[in-house]
Amino acid sequence: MSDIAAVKAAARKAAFARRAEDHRRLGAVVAPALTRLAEALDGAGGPVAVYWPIRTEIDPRPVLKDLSTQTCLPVVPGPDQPLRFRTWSDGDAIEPASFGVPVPATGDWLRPRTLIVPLLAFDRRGYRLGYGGGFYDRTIAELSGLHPLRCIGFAYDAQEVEAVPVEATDLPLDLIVTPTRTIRVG
Ligand SMILES: Nc1nc2c(c(=O)[nH]1)N(C=O)[C@@H](CNc1ccc(C(=O)N[C@@H](CCC(=O)O)C(=O)O)cc1)CN2
Ligand SMILES: Nc1ncnc2c1ncn2[C@@H]1O[C@H](COP(=O)(O)OP(=O)(O)OP(=O)(O)O)[C@@H](O)[C@H]1O
Repeated sequence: MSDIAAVKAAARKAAFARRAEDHRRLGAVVAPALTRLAEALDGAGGPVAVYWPIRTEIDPRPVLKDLSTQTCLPVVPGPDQPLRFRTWSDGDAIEPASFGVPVPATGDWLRPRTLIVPLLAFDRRGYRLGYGGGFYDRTIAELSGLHPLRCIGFAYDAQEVEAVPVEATDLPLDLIVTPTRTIRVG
C-alpha cells in the first residue's frame, strides 16, 4: 500500500468512529441540517442528486420534497468508473446493488448539475474522504467537464478534520452543510 493510501485508511477508521457518535446522538434525519440543505439548494441547477444513506451517513432524502427540479440517485456501473444517476423520487421502486447500496430499479438516466455528496470526513478547504472507491472524484471530474456543477457535502459536525489527506485526483466540494453550519469553500 502506498503511503497516502495507508494515511487515508487510518483517517477513514477514525472518521467512522466520530461519525457514529453524532449519528447515535442526533439520528439520521436531522431537521436543522435539512433546513440548511434546502437553503443551499435554493435556486440550484437541476437535476439534483442525493444519496440513499448507508451505515451512519446523515440522511439527505427528506430535502427532495421541497425541490421542483428532477431528482436522482447514484448507481455504480463498475469499479474505476464514474457514477451514473437514475431519476428517483420518494416512493419510486429501489433494488439492492453493489456495496449494499439500494439504487432505483427503473427510470431515466440523468446528468445532475448539483450533487449532494456523502462522506466520512471533510475539511474547511472542501476536501472529503469517502469509502475509497474514488467514485465521486471521477464523477465530479466527468460532470464538471460537461456543464457547471455544484457539489454540496452533507455531514455531521463531528466529521470535520483539520486536513483531509489528499492526492492529485481529489477535487474539493463547493459547500459543506452540517446541522449547525454552512461552510462555503474558497
Ligand atoms: N450512501 C452512499 N451511496 C453511495 C456512495 C456512498 O459513499 N454512500 N458511493 C460513493 O462512492 C457510491 C457507492 N460506493 C461505495 C463504495 C464502497 C463502499 C464500501 O462499503 N466499501 C467497503 C469496502 C468494500 C470492498 O473493498 O470490498 C468499505 O468501506 O468497507 C460503499 C459504497 C454510490 N452510492
Ligand atoms: N478522476 C480519477 N481518475 C483516476 N483515478 C482516480 C480518480 N479519482 C480517484 N481516483 C483513484 O481512486 C482511488 C480512491 O480514491 P479516493 O481515496 O479519493 O476515494 P474516496 O473519495 O474516499 O471514495 P468515494 O469518492 O468513492 O467516496 C485512488 O487511488 C485515486 O487515485
